[in-house]
Amino acid sequence: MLFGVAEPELVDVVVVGLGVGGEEVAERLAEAGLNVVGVERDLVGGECPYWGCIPSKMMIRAANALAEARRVDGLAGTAQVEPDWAPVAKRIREEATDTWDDTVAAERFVGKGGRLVRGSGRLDGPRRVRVGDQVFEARHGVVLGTGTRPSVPPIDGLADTPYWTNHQAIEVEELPESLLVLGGGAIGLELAQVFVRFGVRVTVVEALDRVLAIEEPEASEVAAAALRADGVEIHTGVRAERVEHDGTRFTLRGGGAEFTADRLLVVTGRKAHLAELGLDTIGLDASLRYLPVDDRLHVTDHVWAVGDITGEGAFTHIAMYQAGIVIADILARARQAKAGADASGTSSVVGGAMGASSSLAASGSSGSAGTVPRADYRALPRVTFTDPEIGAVGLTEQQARERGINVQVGFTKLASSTRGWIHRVGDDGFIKLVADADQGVLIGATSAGPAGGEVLSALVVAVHAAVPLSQLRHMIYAYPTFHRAIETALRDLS
Ligand SMILES: Cc1cc2nc3c(=O)[nH]c(=O)nc-3n(C[C@H](O)[C@H](O)[C@H](O)COP(=O)(O)OP(=O)(O)OC[C@H]3O[C@@H](n4cnc5c(N)ncnc54)[C@H](O)[C@@H]3O)c2cc1C
Ligand SMILES: NC(=O)c1ccc[n+]([C@@H]2O[C@H](COP(=O)([O-])OP(=O)(O)OC[C@H]3O[C@@H](n4cnc5c(N)ncnc54)[C@H](O)[C@@H]3O)[C@@H](O)[C@H]2O)c1
Repeated sequence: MLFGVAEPELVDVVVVGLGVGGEEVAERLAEAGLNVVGVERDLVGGECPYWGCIPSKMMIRAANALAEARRVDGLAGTAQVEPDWAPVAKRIREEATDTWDDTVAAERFVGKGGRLVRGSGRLDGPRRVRVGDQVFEARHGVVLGTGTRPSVPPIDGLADTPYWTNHQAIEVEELPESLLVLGGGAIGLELAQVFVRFGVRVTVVEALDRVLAIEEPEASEVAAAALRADGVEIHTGVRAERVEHDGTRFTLRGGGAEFTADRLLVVTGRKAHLAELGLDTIGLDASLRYLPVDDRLHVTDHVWAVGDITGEGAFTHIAMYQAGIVIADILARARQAKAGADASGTSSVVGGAMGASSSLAASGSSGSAGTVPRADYRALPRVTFTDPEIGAVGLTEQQARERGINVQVGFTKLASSTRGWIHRVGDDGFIKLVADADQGVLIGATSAGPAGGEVLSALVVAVHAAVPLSQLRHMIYAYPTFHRAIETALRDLS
């Protein structure tokens, strides 16, 4: 300590935010022998395991089991279904989240050699991070993975009400009788369908003229029809103007209509909070919506970003994909630094990380900048886990046309395929293909259906590897699968 100012502690890497992306980077670099400080102010693991992907998919698994049981009638006899939320809440509490306790994840990181610092981290100049009174100087650099929080619209009255975000919806132990869902995107639709299948009266209010508006219009139609068939009321094109809570019930007004329910779930998108990261100390504009990164995830020379804050798609698989690139980049730099220090004979004075760097060099540790390609989002897959699932990859038809591409489109309904016909009840869905006619390859596709997310994998490979249409048309599709509909859609391309 010099005149009350903390001396920075020298480490190899500081990772701020241990969500999906940050945790992966921090764990793998620590495992490789680097001296890594991971800073987390809430739960190690972030949104996905505690309030996102995993518990929501447990809910969906349960809700789909109910829906399948209700389909027994007419197919296989009769079935009576008595929904009960208790086992779902118990599974989320005990299996998914350890009652929102991250001890296991924290110990795993520390067990791999990482150092966990609890608190809010912010940049304090190039390569420096401050957490309360502690300051760390990162020899190789800083990785930011601070994710997003719910974006709550400035609707008159809303802030004063006890509305839910995804956190309360995931933690719920007793279901309400009725639920208003503001926002008909991925979270809104997935949770609306879960709750309606457990007997909650659900109303979705969406500002745009269709739900799931970032996907193909046909996907919006299939998803809306499926939710309506389950009993969800959907109102599109409604801008919420005012929200009130009278101590018991919510009232939402907008577009000349009024909606009431016991609970209000606000799922109108997510927002990165860059202002709190000290970006000004490295000469960056903190008023940006997302952190701009290059294809190695560099924000500046010694600062990387991963996950939702990069604005490249708010998905766990994007955060993990980006983490792989950052890990390779940092390990390559660490090896270079080690080689430079060895050559100049200074390795003995570089500090505590040298032992680690030595083991890096000796083990030829996993990943190097030379072997991991740069980030490429052309074949970005996403799946909305409604029933039917809406899987999509690459560009939609409209996005492709807006880019001036010579577009061909192929479409087929699953119900008209052999497997769809066999499946009967619950066979809603389709395959839609978007091709670049000049290049003769697929550049986008949607696979909606009972296994839409799984069928998608073939289409992701086709887009990612730019497999020529002539090859896709002349390969063998197993009979009678859902994915065989891809062959039919290929024949429809025009
Ligand atoms: C309900 C729901 C369902 C979802 N379902 C899916 C799905 O099925 N599939 C899918 O791919 N994606 C899904 N997602 C999205 C997925 O959860 C996110 O894309 C993913 O969690 C992003 O990871 P991340 O590492 O960027 O950030 P996060 O997971 O948001 O983690 C960021 C971490 O940083 C910490 N932090 C923030 N600021 C600081 C600071 N200054 N100092 C220290 N720590 C800080 C936070 O506490 C948090 O732990 C879902 C999201 C939600 C909300
Ligand atoms: N299965 C998955 O992979 C999955 C599941 C859930 C969430 N996620 C990720 O989480 C992110 C956030 O999900 P989300 O559903 O909150 O966001 P979203 O952006 O997907 O949808 C938000 C919806 O709210 C609407 N909206 C915005 N303001 C409104 C207003 N004032 N009134 C009415 N409607 C309004 C938007 O038009 C949009 O349709 C998604 O982008 C997605 O990447 C992924």
